[in-house]
Order: sequence, then C-alpha cells, then structure tokens
Amino acid sequence: ITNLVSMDIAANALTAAGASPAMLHCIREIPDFTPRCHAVYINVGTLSEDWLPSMRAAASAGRPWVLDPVAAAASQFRMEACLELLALPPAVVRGNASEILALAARSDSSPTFKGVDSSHDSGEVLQAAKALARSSGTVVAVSGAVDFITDGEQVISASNGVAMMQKITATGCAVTALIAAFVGADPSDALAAAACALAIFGLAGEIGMESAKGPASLRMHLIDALYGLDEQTVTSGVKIALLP
Ligand SMILES: Nc1ncnc2c1ncn2[C@@H]1O[C@H](COP(=O)(O)OP(=O)(O)OP(=O)(O)O)[C@@H](O)[C@H]1O
Ligand SMILES: Cc1ncsc1CCO
Ligand SMILES: [Mg+2]
Repeated sequence: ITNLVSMDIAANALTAAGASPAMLHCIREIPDFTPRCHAVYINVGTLSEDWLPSMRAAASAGRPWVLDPVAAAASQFRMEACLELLALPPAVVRGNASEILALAARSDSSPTFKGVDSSHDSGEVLQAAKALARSSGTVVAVSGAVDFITDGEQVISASNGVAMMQKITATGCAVTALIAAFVGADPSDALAAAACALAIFGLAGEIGMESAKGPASLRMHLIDALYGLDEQTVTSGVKIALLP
C-alpha cells in the first residue's frame, strides 16, 4: 500500500529486482489478499482517511511488514497514524533523516520541516534512530549519503548511491519497497535484509549513473541496473560495514 506518486517506480524496481509486487488498498480485499503475501509494504505518502483502516488491517495480517513514514511531520493526523502503525510493529521502518527524527521525537512541529525531502543528514540522527529502534522494537533505517541501519544495538552503514538519486521522486519509497522484498526473502534477519536492500539499490544507482544524463534517465538506468545485477557485481560493489 504505497503513495500515488511512488506506485510506478516502486513496482518497477521490485519487478526488475525479481520480486512480484501487487498493489491494492481496498479494505474489502485486505483480509483475503494480505495473508498470501511474503511481505507487506505500507507507505503514508498520500495518506487518506480511507486508506488508514486498510493500512491497519494489512499491518495486522500476520505477515512481516515494512513502514515508510513519508513526511511523518506533515500533520498531526499523519504523525498519529505513523505512531499507531509503528506500534503494530513493523520489521523495519525506513525514512530519511528528518522523518526518523520526527518519529523519534513524536513531534509534527519541526521548524525545519521540508515536506517529503530531508532537512537533516543521516549521520546527525543516528542516536535518534537507535532510540526509536529500541522504543518500538523494530529495525530503523535512515537513508542519505550514507544509509544507517540499526536495531538499537548494532549499527550498519551502507555507503552506495549517488546524490542524483535525491532528484528522482520516490526513490526512497522504491528502496523501502525493496527492503520489504528482502525481508520477505529472509524474515529472520531484518537488519541484514534492510542493509542489503539499501546497498544494492545504491549500487544500481551508481551503475545507472554511468549512462544517465539527469534524473529522468537515471530513473530508467537505475531500474535497468537492478535488473542486470549479478552476484559478482553485488559482492564486489556493495559498501556495507558494521560500525564499532
Ligand atoms: N547524497 C546521497 N548520496 C548517495 N545516495 C543518496 C544520497 N541521498 C540519498 N541517497 C540514496 O537515495 C535513496 C533515497 O533516499 P532519500 O533519503 O533521498 O529518501 P527519501 O527522502 O525518503 O525519498 P523520497 O521521499 O523521494 O522517496 C536511498 O537509496 C539513499 O541511499
Ligand atoms: C512528492 C510526494 N508527495 C507525497 S509522496 C511523494 C513521493 C516522495 O516521497
Ligand atoms: Mg521518503
């Protein structure tokens, strides 16, 4: 269940990576469909009163699930929805630095709020991410120039990616969808799944950037690169480290 802006890029990124996405958000369909998924992805980017009950039901369907708290501080309604969903709890929550900071502070009143874009660097909010992971019992992933992934104790950094990825709308939403696919593939280790998905998506961005002329062609080449990845390219290209 993802926002209307991200549906296309998220479904195409997932399909290119070998997953099998299906997007639906009608409350009448959730009880039949969701129990048959390997993993559920919920993204509040274009939240509405109609969709929230579907999100609740999908998050409670007993499948591993992943939350993208897009612009969590946009409104009181959205912050309360995010905190309610977080309590269900997801296997992973992935946001940009401002989103993770707002969730950790449970606050929708940041003076630096910039909508769906971040006004903080990922490294600045590492302590908030660890605190959020501990208080909600979930893996927290903060994206940025360096992605940080933590369960509240261990912290993994993933340093792949190119800055131009921020100029394509909904790349964050797409990488959270990929995290859900990786969690579906191995629900026993959400920390590793999230770190691998972020590193591999960033690597696809690096490879795509070799042929791109700007954001629109990067979007195309990133999806092509995801499709073309093989084990050798991944194992030699990912930059993942366990922080001391
Ligand atoms: N400066 C950067 N250098 C390298 N990679 C980056 C940089 N900024 C973001 N990325 C990568 O871009 C992807 C999207 O992260 P970002 O933090 O921009 O998400 P977001 O703000 O939630 O995006 P959106 O709301 O548009 O979906 C991630 O894979 C991240 O690693
Ligand atoms: C631009 C935008 N607005 C709501 S969701 C979204 C996609 C990036 O998060
Ligand atoms: Mg986002």
